[in-house]
Amino acid sequence: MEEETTLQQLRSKATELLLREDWNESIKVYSKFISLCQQLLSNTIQQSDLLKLQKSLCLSFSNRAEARFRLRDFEEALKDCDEALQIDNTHFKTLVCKGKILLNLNRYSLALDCFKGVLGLESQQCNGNLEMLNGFIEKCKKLDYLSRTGNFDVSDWISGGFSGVCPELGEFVGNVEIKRSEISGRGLFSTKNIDVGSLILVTKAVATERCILPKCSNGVLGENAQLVMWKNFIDKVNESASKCPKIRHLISKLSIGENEDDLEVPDISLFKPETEGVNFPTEDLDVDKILSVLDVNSLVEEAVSSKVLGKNSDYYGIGLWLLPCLINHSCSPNARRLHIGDYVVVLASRVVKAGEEITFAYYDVLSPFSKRKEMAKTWGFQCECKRCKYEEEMQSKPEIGEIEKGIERGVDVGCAIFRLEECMRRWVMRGKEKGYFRASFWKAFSEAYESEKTVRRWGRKIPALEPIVDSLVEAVGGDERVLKVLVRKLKKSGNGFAEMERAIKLGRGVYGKIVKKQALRILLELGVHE
Ligand SMILES: C[S@@+](CC[C@H](N)C(=O)[O-])C[C@H]1O[C@@H](n2cnc3c(N)ncnc32)[C@H](O)[C@@H]1O
Repeated sequence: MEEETTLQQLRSKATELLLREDWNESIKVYSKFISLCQQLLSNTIQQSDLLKLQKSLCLSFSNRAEARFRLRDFEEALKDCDEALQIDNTHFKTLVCKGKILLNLNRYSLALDCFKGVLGLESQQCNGNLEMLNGFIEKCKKLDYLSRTGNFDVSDWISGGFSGVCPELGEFVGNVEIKRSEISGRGLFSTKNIDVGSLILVTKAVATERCILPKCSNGVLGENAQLVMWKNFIDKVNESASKCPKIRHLISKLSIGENEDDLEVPDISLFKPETEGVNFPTEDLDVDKILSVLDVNSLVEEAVSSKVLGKNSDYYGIGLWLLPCLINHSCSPNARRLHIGDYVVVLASRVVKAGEEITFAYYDVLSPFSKRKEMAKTWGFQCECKRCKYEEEMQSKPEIGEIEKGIERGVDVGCAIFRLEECMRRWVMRGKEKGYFRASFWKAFSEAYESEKTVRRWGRKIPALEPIVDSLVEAVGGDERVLKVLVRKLKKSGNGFAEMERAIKLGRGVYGKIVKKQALRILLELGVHE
């Protein structure tokens, strides 16, 4: 029969393309094969032919699923798996492929059911692949546990000097909700008390783009390289959005930096992995909208965590992580982010009370008000956080401007600190407010504590490092630069138990709850030698 010959040819061609890993072409040929096969099926009466055609159809859906999976078109790949499983719900290859897709969509418990189902088949194929199947089952169990509890530990990776691939993380959304924010538009709020170093959320990027940027002679990072990187990044986001209705829907909910108070408040459940199966409306998302969203919401992989977590210092990465897009900036943040592989981890950098808004820093908060104002401008907003409001009011005091100018001119930093502390005493400032100003003038504090000459010269006329560290943590949470100065001092003076405890506590607010003390020590050491 002519059709049978065509069918035969299409199948051989598709298999050949699949083996050559030409995924796009193999999908095209399998699609032709599938539609011809379906046509023939509707006209076939003989039972033996029917079974043969169904078997071929099942295999081609399965192979097309594999090709789509390789192209990360998970939604369509999943549909193909379900078509194949409707014909044969014990089809080994399809079940394994479906498990892998679900794992990539962070639907760990469903993936686990899938792999367990395969093991239950007790077929020959299954027995020959026991190791692979058990590996997947272990991985699903681990990630499912992580996504339910947020308990993960990167100690071994750190202790091993960041060698090998970075640890696998599971998506996790802690006790948070999305509400209207006093800062701007919507924000993320805690629903329970969160202690220092605890995870708030872990989420995988929609897309990331990374490169090592060449430095030009004037020290500016290569402009061309940045443009290429930005273009690639936009293409990747576009591709992810075109393949996944959930991503498209969530991107459409993000701010473009205008009229934020009119934006709808989405339910937090939309951002959780288990909503993957929900039918999201298919909205139009034009490139202009994507560009505006990326402008406001993409994050640079924080230089410090990229560096500390085993990457090159000239390395530059940009990405879009959906739920963190609902987190506002504050110059007095209570959270910080770490980047591990394609995941962003948001952790509490100080104690967060139930009902408090979760905020992290978009730019350096250990800088004076005037500089922060400039940085907010480049982000396209005027910062509405409590610290900025307070410091704005205090700008009327001429002493503040004088101290700032003095530090810029290079006056003795001990003198600047002495003056600042004296002013704050005179103005009867409260604890947190003092912390705000100490954070603004951190440059002077760090220089003073790092210089034995300054410390000797000013002695008790300037505060000791430890109460300043506590005051800074209260105002801006854990910060690796503060930790570095503290650990250096500890090294010089020999480790007192109380001081070490202070450093470990601060370390938790910077790197999270690194369970093994040895790993935390390695991180502390890394900071010192930088
Ligand atoms: C990533 S979004 C944060 C979530 C946003 N509020 C929303 O409703 O989608 C960034 C935008 O939020 C606003 N924003 C964030 N932090 C702010 C702050 N401290 N002060 C004023 N606006 C802020 C700015 O419009 C900024 O462009």
